[in-house]
Amino acid sequence: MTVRNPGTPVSKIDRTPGGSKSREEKIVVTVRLRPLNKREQSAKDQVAWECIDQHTIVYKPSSHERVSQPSSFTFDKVFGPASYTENVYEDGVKNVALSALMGINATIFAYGQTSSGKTYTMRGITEKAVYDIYKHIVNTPERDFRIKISGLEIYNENVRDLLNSDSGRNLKLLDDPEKGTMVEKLVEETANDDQHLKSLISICEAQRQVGETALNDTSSRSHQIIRLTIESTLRENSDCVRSYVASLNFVDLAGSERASQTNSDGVRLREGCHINLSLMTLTTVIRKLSVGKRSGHIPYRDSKLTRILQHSLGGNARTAIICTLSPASSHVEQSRNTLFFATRAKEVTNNAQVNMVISDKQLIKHLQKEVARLEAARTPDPLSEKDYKIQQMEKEIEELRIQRDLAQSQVDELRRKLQEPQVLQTTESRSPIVKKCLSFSGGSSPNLIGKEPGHLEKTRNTMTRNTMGNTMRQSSTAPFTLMHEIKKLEHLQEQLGEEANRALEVLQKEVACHRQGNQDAAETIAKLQAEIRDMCAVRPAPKEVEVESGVSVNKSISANLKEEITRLHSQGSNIAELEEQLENVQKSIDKLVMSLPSNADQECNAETSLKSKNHSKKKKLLPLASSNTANRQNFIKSPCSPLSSTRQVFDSETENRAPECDDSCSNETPLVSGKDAPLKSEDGGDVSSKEGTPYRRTSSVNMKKMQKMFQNAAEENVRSIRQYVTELKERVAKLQYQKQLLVCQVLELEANEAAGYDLENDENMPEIHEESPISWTVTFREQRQQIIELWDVCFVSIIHRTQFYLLFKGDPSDQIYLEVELRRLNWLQQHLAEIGNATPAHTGDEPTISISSSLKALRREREFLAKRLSARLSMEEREALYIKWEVPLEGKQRRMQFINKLWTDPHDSKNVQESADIVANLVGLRQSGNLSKEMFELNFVLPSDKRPWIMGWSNPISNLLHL
Ligand SMILES: Nc1ncnc2c1ncn2[C@@H]1O[C@H](COP(=O)(O)OP(=O)(O)OP(=O)(O)O)[C@@H](O)[C@H]1O
Repeated sequence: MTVRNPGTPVSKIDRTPGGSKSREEKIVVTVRLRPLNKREQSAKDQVAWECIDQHTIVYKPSSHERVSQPSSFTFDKVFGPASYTENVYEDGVKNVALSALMGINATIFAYGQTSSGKTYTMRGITEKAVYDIYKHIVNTPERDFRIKISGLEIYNENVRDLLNSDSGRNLKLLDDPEKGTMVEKLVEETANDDQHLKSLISICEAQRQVGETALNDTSSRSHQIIRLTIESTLRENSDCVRSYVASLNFVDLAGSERASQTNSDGVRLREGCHINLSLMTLTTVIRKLSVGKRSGHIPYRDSKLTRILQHSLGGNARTAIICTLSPASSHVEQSRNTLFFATRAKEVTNNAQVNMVISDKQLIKHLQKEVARLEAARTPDPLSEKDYKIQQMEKEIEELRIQRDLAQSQVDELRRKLQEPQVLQTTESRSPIVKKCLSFSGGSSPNLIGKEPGHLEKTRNTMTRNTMGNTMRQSSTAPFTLMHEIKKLEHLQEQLGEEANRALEVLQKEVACHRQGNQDAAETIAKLQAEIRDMCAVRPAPKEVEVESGVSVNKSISANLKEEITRLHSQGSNIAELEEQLENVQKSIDKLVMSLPSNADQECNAETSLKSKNHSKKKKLLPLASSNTANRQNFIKSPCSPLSSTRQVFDSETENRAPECDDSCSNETPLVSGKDAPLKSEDGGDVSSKEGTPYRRTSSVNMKKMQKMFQNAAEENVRSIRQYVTELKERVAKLQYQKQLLVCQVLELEANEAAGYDLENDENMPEIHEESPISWTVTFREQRQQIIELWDVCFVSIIHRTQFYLLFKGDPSDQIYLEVELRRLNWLQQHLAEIGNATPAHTGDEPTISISSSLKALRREREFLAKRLSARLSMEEREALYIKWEVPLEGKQRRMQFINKLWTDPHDSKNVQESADIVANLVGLRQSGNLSKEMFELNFVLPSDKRPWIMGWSNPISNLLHL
């Protein structure tokens, strides 16, 4: 039995109408506000949030506070501090969870800051869902249910099996083209009943990584996913081969946390870094999905969490998210971020469908029945007709053999009698025996006389009739003539036997050939061609980048800038689409390769033989030079392809055409050259070219050659497509590079602007800014916030953060800088997630980057700033800062303590602003000349280079500080 999510092979999914209707549905988002906990109460924390009705939660500012941020949020349901988990389950997630009983995948998430109540809520929800599942099973006796469970946690970006924790293994994620992301070797147990299931769930919970932090004594340090796979089949209806199968995921995420609040260091700090990194990816995925799935690349692959949950985020599942909040005013920023996340999540649309699979066991049963039924009602098909004819012929041969033996015995008898001439004379005049025996007219072999159609039969009948006629006429003549006739008869019989055997052989080969059919390959090729055609449509016409000499003309600067920015946007999505298409083609090719008969060894042989072929031959067979788009229509022609328009490739016109020069051949010559095509058989057999079929008439076709030719053609196709895809991939890479060049051009234009041109007053300002200044302001805020959060999770230099933060304050011309910074940080985040704690190998002089190296660099920078503190500020100024930033005046290492508080909370705008001011002051950024946009020259590094990011921008400030 196979489960669709993740992973039912498409071939097993029921596609019958009504079998798997998909429905679009938004993620169900609920919010749960817990009561103040003891810690918060003893710290005299205030309640900052209130649920004013069943759908709305509002911020309650203190009397002197001025609120600039949104303060009211609406969701599918909100639950106040007095609510029970049962309410959250019944009104918030029950419907989603129980869909799994009907074959719809479902996922329930808990998301929120550390200690906000995720685990508390998820435990209750899981318990209640299990109770309801078994209640449903009891109430549905007509169905047979099977429940399996697996549990995993993602700890420090490693996947661990919670039902097999002894192994201590980090499980690998595998990408299956059909099944999606799979967790390798994850143990799956079958639950015998509800008690057994509950005990397995508690095993998972007990194995999960938990640690103490300043905010939670039992803080979950990993993301936990418990997956139930529920399968059900109708018991009685023996004709029903389909079952419902769905997975139900209970996901208890680790909580986002600020190091400053959890006071974490060492192991906890590292855990926190990983938690924040993966939650950041989850946020990005949700943000991108919330603006529509067509919003370009969704970075599922940037974290293991989003990879594993890909289906639940915008895919084939119903999803409910419970966002948990602390009501305390000390956590207002974190709570607000959770609510922003929840608001985004509300906009994400999933596409759930009923997963019906066909169980192998039931399918076999069903097929056996079908076979029996067909046997009973046996209708003759072409194959059995041939078998029947062969049997008939065999019978006839047998009859002939008997007659021959009879004739032989009579000849012997005659011979014997010839030795007694007198006896013979008497016998001949009296006995009609010989005459009778040799006169086997139609009566003894009715089938032989003209009853069967076809060449073989006709020939044989003619021969038989002649023979019989002669025999009858001469039966009473001299013994010598009789002997001669018998010999002739024997010879003809032999011939007949041989011909029958040959016919049998041909028929068998033909049947084998039909069975082999190569239909899969033909279908795949058809699909490929369609995909490649799509790709051609998607591929943007690359535009040459020319930095005109007339850039100095102010008008053209703006027009150029506008055009290039628009183009950058359009190219971004085109490239993503193209990349996606290429992936599809690559998959199809792999599938096609797999479908080729005895693929591995044949391909190897074909490769070797291809290498040995000369250059011009290669050109002829692979006519896919990147410039040659016209030829793309031809390259899939093969005898197995339905696209070869009833195999025109073999028509007489083509078969007789001599290869022309290389160039023209590359345009005109079909993939299978005249030499390879089976135009003339070696034994000179005729080829039926009238209907354009490559098959010779049955009796003379060279089947072996045909099969070989099929394989060769299919292999050539695959090679051609591969080459073509490789070329397209190269082009995508070039396009990326070109895009980066364009960014350079835009910057150059901006530099010109800085040199005196007033873009803001120009009428030709890019439309996006001019038309919607408000939307740019919103985008700017969002992007900057995202950048600030990414700086934090990627441990970016705080001097860099300061520079960037102070320089780019929302001017429309900042857009490109923000976009580039975001791109870099996203790459860096992905890189850190991939590399984890591993220390990458040094390559030449290049510095390497990992979480630990970044943390080290950040520490050095803070030490440097701590030293600058005494140099730049007086004692009084320093002490004022210590008081404001709550650094004990008597404590040791006050400077370091103070510096360690800077840039520590990306969600606290005050912390960010003040940190930037202080760092700018310490390193003298505000002094004239030290802070200008021109210092942010873009230094493009392709992500594929996997070079360390370090600054990303070529940054003169690092020179300034001699860092
Ligand atoms: N709704 C609630 N009512 C009463 N107590 C609650 C509620 N929610 C949480 N708590 C209590 O708050 C504490 C923290 O809860 P919990 O461990 O579930 O938080 P968490 O979000 O899972 O934290 P972390 O991310 O650190 O694992 C626990 O002691 C729990 O019992």
